[in-house]
Amino acid sequence: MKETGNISIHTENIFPIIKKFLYSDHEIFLRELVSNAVDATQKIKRLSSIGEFNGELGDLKVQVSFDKDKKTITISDNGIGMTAEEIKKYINQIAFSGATEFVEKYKDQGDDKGIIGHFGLGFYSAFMVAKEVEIISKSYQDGAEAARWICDGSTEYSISSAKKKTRGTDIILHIAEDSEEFLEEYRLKSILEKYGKFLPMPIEFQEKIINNPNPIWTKSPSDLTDEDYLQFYDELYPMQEKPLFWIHLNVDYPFNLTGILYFPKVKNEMQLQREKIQLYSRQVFITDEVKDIVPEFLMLLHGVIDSPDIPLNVSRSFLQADSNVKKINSYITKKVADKLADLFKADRAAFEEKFANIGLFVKYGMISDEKFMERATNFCLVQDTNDKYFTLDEYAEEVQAAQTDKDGNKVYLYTTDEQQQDAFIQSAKQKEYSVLRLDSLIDSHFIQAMEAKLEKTQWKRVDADRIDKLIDTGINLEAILSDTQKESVKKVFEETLNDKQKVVAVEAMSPDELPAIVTQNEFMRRMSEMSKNGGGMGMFGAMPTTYNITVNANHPLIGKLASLESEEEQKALAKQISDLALLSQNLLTGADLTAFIKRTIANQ
Ligand SMILES: Nc1ncnc2c1ncn2[C@@H]1O[C@H](COP(=O)(O)OP(=O)(O)OP(=O)(O)O)[C@@H](O)[C@H]1O
Repeated sequence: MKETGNISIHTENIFPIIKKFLYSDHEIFLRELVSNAVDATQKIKRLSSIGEFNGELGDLKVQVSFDKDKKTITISDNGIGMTAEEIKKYINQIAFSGATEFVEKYKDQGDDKGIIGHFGLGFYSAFMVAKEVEIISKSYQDGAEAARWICDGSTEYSISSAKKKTRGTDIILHIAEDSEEFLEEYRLKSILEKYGKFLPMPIEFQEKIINNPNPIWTKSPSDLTDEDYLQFYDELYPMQEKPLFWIHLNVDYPFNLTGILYFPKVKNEMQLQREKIQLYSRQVFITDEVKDIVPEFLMLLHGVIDSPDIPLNVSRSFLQADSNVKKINSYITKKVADKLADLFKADRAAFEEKFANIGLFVKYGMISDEKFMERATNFCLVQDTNDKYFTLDEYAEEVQAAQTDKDGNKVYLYTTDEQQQDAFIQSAKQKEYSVLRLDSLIDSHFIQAMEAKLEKTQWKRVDADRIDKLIDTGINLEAILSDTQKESVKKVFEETLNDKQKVVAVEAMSPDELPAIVTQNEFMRRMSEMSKNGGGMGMFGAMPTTYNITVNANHPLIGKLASLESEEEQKALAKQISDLALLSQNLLTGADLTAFIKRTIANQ
C-alpha cells in the first residue's frame, strides 16, 4: 500500500505562523509528543482493564532516544497504536485541524505577548523542530497492519504499510538544521525532567527511567505520612530547608484540582519566591508561572497544583476572567485559611512558634484578599516587646483600659526597631503601656489595612511623639515655666539648631522624661516609607524629612537654661541638650557628631 494525499485545511501555510508564535518555546514539542505517547499507553491499559483488549500488556512505557548522526529524535510507546485509517483520521484531521484552529484564532494578534506560552498544539508542534515527521504505528487490534506516515509540515503527506512487529507507535523526528541543539543528551534530559518528572507512565531515556509516575498528590492523604510529604518536597526542591507544614488539595467538584502546597520557612521577604509553585495538567508539567491561577499572596508558597480544568491555550486576560480560575482561586484561599485556623486551634503554642515564619503570608493575605482578611482576623497574631502573642481581639481587650485616649480611640503603640527606639519604649513602659513589635517590611502595609478595618483604633509608632501626646488622655501637666520663659527657651533652641527641618516646641512633660526628644510625625513618616517601598507617594519621598524637637518645660535642666543670664551659655546648654536628643535617635552624624565628641571631652 502506498498513498499520498492532501490534508484539507483552509490556511495554506500554517507552519511559519506557528513557528513564529512558539518561537521562545520550541522545547514543548517533546512535552506534547511524550504526553501523546503516555495517553496511548494509558488507553491500552484501560482497554485491558475493561476486557476490550486481551493480549499481553507488557511493560508499558515510553522511550525517548536520539541519533546524532541521522539527526533524529524518536518517541516510542507500546500503547494502543494506530491503523492507517486512524492515522488519517487522528493526525491528518484532528491534529492538523487543531493547529489550523489555533492559527485562525491568533494570527491577527501579531506579537501579542498575552498569549500564554503553553497550549496544547499537540502533534503538530513536532514541526517546530523537525523538517520531516514520520509515524510508524501498529494498532492493538487483531490482525492490524502496521502503517508508516510521513509529512514535511506542508499539507501533503504519504502513507504506506510498514514492517513494525510490535504494538505501539514510533514518532521519528528528522530534526531541522536550526533545531540541532535538541540533538544533545543533556538538553533532551533536562526537557524530559522539566515536563515529564511526574508523568503517569514510566519514561525511559538512555536506559534510565527519568520520572516518578506516582507522585503523592495523586494519592489519598490518609495513605500518606509526614515523611512522605517531606520526601516529596525534597524531590521538588532538593537541598532546601524543610517546610513548616503543608496542605493537600483535593477537589472534584465544580472543577478538578489536586495538589500540595507547602509553607516554606522564611524569615524575611528577600528569601521569598526562590522556589515556585508548579502547575500540572494530568501530571504533565505546564508552567511555574502561576500568576492569575493562584492568588498573588499564595504565590509565596511552594508545591504543585494539578488541574485539567485550567485553560492553557488562552490569553492572560481570558484567564483572569475565566470562572474556573476564579473558583480555583477562592478554593485555594479558603483551604489555606482553614488549615491555618486548624493549626491555631489544635496547638496554639506551636502556632505561635511558627508565626515568625507564617506571619508574612498571613499579613500579605489579609492586605490583599478581603475574604482571607475575614478569616484570618481570628488567627493573625501580634507580638509585644515582652514576647507575648495576642490575637487581634485579645490585644484590643488587653489595652482597652489603659490605652484609650480622650476621644475613645484605642491607641496601639508599636516599634519597628527596638534598639533604636528604646528610649521611647521605656517611656511607654513607665506608663505601663504595651508596645507591639512590628518590624518586618510588610508591617507598614499591614498597619494601614488594619486601621481601615478596626474601628476606633489607631496605630502609632512609639517614637512618633512624646508619650502623653501619643495617647492623649486629656490630662495636661502644668508647665513650671511661664509662657514668656517658654517662648524664650524655644527661641534659644531654634537659633541653636538653625535648621528649618527641625521644628521646636516647648511643652510640659514629666520631669522624669528627657530634657528634649526628637520625633517624626507618624503620617509623614508613613508616607515617605511607602514611597520608598514604591507606593506611588513620590511627592512625600522627595520632601526633606522633618523632625519635631520637643523641649521638656518641666525638666530641671530646661529650668536651669531658662534662668541663665548669658545668651552664650544658654545656647551652649541648648546645643548639648539637642545633640543628646539627636544622638539618642542616631541622628547626630558626621561633622556634628565629631564636634559633639570633641566638645564633651573638652568639658571633662
Ligand atoms: N503516540 C500515539 N499513539 C496513539 N495515538 C496517537 C499518538 N499520538 C497522537 N495520537 C492520536 O492523534 C490525535 C491527535 O493528537 P494531538 O496531540 O494533535 O491532539 P490531542 O492529543 O488530541 O490534544 P492536544 O492538542 O491536547 O495534544 C490524538 O488524539 C490521538 O488519537
